[in-house]
Amino acid sequence: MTVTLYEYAGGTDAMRRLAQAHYDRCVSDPLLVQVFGTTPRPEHVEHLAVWLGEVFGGPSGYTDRYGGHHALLSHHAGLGINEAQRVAFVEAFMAAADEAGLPADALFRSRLYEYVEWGTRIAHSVSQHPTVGPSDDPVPLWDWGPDGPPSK
Ligand code: HEM
Repeated sequence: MTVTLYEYAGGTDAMRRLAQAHYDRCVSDPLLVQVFGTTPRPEHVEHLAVWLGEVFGGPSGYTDRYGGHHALLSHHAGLGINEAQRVAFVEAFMAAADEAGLPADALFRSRLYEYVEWGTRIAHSVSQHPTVGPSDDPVPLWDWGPDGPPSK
């Protein structure tokens, strides 16, 4: 069976390291702090780690425990994220991948980058409206894309 992005990254521990390194930047970067505030919300790291794990093919914890895709979208409603903040989020995410020691090969990093570009555009879009409309869409799943996983 093909290894998932989640397994390739290093599983739950890797998702936690990535989420922690990313969130540390969100509450200290001058642009991101405008939306995140300076007072950390401790559960953010665990929720982000669980979300990323599910998206990248790991356990379905965000669907099972935290309300699934609709809940994630709702967390971003009304935030009024601007383009500079969206780009800062992407840059912080990729820098966090380095800090967390995730695999550095080009294919893995390009899939990570494509995901965060795509996901932040959705967050940016829903953040311009006070509420999110009803939806049963599942948590999106992200895989290796047409090239498949790197050969060993
Ligand atoms: C791939 C894109 C993104 C993902 C996967 C993501 C993920 C998350 C998660 C998991 C949460 C916590 C939800 C919960 O408690 O269950 C959250 C909340 C939040 N996100 Fe995002 N997010 C993304 C994009 C953005 C962007 C671009 C911004 C702003 C620049 C942003 C700002 C926030 C804020 C302010 C909160 C609420 C405060 C908090 O939980 O600490 N997010 N996001």
